[in-house]
Amino acid sequence: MTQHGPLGVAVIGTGKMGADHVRRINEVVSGARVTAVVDVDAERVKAVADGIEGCTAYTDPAAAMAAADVDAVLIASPGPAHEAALLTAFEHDLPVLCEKPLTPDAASALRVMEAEQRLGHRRVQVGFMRRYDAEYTKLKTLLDSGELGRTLMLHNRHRNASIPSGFTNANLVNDSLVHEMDVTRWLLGQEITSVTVLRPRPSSHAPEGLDDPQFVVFETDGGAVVDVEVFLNCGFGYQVQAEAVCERGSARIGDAHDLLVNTAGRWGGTIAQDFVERFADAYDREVQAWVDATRRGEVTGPSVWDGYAAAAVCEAGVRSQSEGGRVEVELVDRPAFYR
Ligand SMILES: NC(=O)c1ccc[n+]([C@@H]2O[C@H](COP(=O)([O-])OP(=O)(O)OC[C@H]3O[C@@H](n4cnc5c(N)ncnc54)[C@H](O)[C@@H]3O)[C@@H](O)[C@H]2O)c1
Ligand SMILES: O[C@H]1[C@H](O)[C@@H](O)[C@H](O)[C@@H](O)[C@H]1O
Repeated sequence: MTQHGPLGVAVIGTGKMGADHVRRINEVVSGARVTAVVDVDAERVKAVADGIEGCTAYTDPAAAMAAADVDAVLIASPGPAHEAALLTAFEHDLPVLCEKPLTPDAASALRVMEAEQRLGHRRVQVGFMRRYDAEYTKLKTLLDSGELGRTLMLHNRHRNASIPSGFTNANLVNDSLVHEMDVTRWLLGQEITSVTVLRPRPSSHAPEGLDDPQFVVFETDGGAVVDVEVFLNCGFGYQVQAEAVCERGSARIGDAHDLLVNTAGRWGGTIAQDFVERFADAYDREVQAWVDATRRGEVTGPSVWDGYAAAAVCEAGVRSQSEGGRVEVELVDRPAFYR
């Protein structure tokens, strides 16, 4: 059904990402406004709501989703809280933009997929925002055109200047590497069939409990080999790069040297410091696309199947970290509902 007035959105989780999405919905995106914010941290959520006219603060996601002025939900709580929020949204048949990861393990992702199928229609867009990034979309268009022939390999680098304390090896897979899992599946149109995680001797800046960096290899059902360097405390900036090596050429994104300066015997540019800066445009386009589709009564973008497929690859990645070696991905057949 088409929505005529602005979409009333409940934002669940008002930490770094949720607060940025609240700003985005109210100040950047058209056709929506934040009518509810939810956080288990009562002080934080009140502070966010206080700045917004007509916005109510909640500490219970279910209470917010039952409110009459809530038409749609943006989930930006930590991954382990996503399943419960998604299932509650389904009870109210609300459209959802769910931040990645859909859920942190394949079994819970499968439960969400089954619940959405029981609803009988798609309700969820998963927040794999790189699909909305201008550089990634150009690379996808080029690869799809066939100009360079078949893609043989994909080399990726995923570097964060630093990450919050408490980040574990499993977080590296579920929260960071999950982006390359989605990008690989999306760019190549292939499923990932195995994961191998290798760990060099850690950087002396690696925090307790995290082997940093890690080097990961994916194999796909189309015969491609994909490598990913994940380095979460590289110190110098936020860098996401991808190079596709194809039969008739290669194509690379993420150098971000749109401004090169020559001065005092040196040349160079600047490096973004975090994802909010590097992917600002991608988040804006992602949320606008979600609002537009929702107002048209449609669901577009990465689906629960994409979220589940990535979760299954994550599970193999976490097993490779703990058991060592190459681990095969176990994936259920793709339901016709998601074709
Ligand atoms: N797409 C991206 O590039 C990107 C970037 C960062 C984070 N994320 C994702 O966004 C989500 C949030 O990440 P973040 O960095 O903002 O985390 P954060 O820790 O900064 O914020 C999470 C917030 O959720 C609240 N919270 C915890 N449990 C909750 C619950 N059950 N219900 C409601 N609120 C709850 C916390 O109190 C906190 O305020 C995660 O899924 C993360 O993977 C995506
Ligand atoms: O949750 C964040 C986010 O998804 C970023 O895009 C990624 O670069 C970080 O490594 C991860 O911790």
